[in-house]
Amino acid sequence: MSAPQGLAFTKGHGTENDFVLVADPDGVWNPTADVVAAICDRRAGVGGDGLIRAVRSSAVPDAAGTAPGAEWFMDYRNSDGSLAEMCGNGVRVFAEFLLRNRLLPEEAGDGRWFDVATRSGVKRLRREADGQWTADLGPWALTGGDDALGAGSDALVLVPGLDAVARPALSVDLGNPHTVVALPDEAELAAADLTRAPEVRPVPPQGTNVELVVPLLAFDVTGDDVPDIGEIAMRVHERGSGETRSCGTGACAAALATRAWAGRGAPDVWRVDVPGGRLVVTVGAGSSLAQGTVWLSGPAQLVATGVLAPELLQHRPTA
Ligand SMILES: N[C@H](CCC[C@H](N)C(=O)O)C(=O)O
Repeated sequence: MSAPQGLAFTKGHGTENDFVLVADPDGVWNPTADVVAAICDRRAGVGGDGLIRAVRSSAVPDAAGTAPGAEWFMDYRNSDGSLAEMCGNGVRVFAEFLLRNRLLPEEAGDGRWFDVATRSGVKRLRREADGQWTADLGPWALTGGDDALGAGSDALVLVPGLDAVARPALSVDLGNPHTVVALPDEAELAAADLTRAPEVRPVPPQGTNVELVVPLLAFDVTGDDVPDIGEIAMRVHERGSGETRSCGTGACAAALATRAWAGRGAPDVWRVDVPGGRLVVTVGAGSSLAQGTVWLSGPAQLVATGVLAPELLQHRPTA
């Protein structure tokens, strides 16, 4: 009797937000939340902040129609097995995975834009000359709109490990939900205890990714006395994964909230320092302080390949 087959995987990361990637072109493998959590377990499994399944859009009912130009669909799952609409670091690693496995036309790696489908719609990607990727993450908005912009916040957050004072926060929609809290300095940023989830009020119905941000610097590079590049430091407690070393959509949310708080004349380019490295957020032309489009640039590295054992693929939670 032949041993049950394992499943080939690749391990990759973008600024140390790490993922287990599996090619499933015909969409025949639909792992349960328990199996995803077992694969992402850092002791009993491969380990990862999430699992990414590459499925041809034609094999994904609700993607085929909405993403005619996108050959591949990114199925993203958090490490607890929950689904998420979007993953900004993950979509860059997904693109690198497709390219390196020759699942994209050769020219996809030469700086031209190409589309991928996600639960948050079609996203465009471009591989830069230095090997980093730029993802056009498309539309964003302050969830509370102009009212939240005017008030400067639409939520309150209790950050574990800091004083027991609820802090004002801005909710930002990147296709997935984010709640951004500004802290006064990097000492407070380091003191936050993100082994526990920050408490958010009102409670977001779909949960939320919480970003703690410290505005650092603003640079005028054109000599017109108007800042062109902003720099912030960030930590994140991700919905469905806990604290991670980086969050791509979270970096966008943190930059967009800081830009909203800075007001008119704020930079449109933001360097975001996360524990796992640096990302660059570029706010799209025509964006207001409350909504618009956004690009995210950063590295995407593939670090290992292997085979997921059948025992892992058939994992059932112990009673
Ligand atoms: N935890 C997120 C999904 C992954 C986001 C993050 N890893 C990124 O790079 O954007 C959520 O449930 O919305």
